[in-house]
Amino acid sequence: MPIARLTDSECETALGTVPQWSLREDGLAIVRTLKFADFSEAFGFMTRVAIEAEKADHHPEWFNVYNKVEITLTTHDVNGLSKRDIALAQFVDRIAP
Ligand SMILES: C[C@H](O)[C@H](O)[C@H]1CNC2=NC(N)=NC(=O)C2=N1
Repeated sequence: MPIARLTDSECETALGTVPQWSLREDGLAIVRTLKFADFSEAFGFMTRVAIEAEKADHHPEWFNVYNKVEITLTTHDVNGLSKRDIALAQFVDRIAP
């Protein structure tokens, strides 16, 4: 079964499980910014997320400067949000500082 885009109501429910993420203005992605003690901590975190992303074949869009990591999650295949974004967001939240 191909991955499905979340309906508005599924989105609302799913977003309730990841309160630290905000919906991007266009409604097609969720975003969260994290701060770490230093670059080493930030990059270590990114490595853990990268391994999980590769396992799930679902990859983040992100931007890192020193100890800051901005993450955007969206599903390119459906041009919007899917349960894969929520699953990856929940993983990020579990390992976030
Ligand atoms: C071919 C490959 O499975 C796809 O391109 C996967 C890879 N990683 C992906 N990551 C994200 N964020 N969205 C996708 O639709 C997606 N698709």
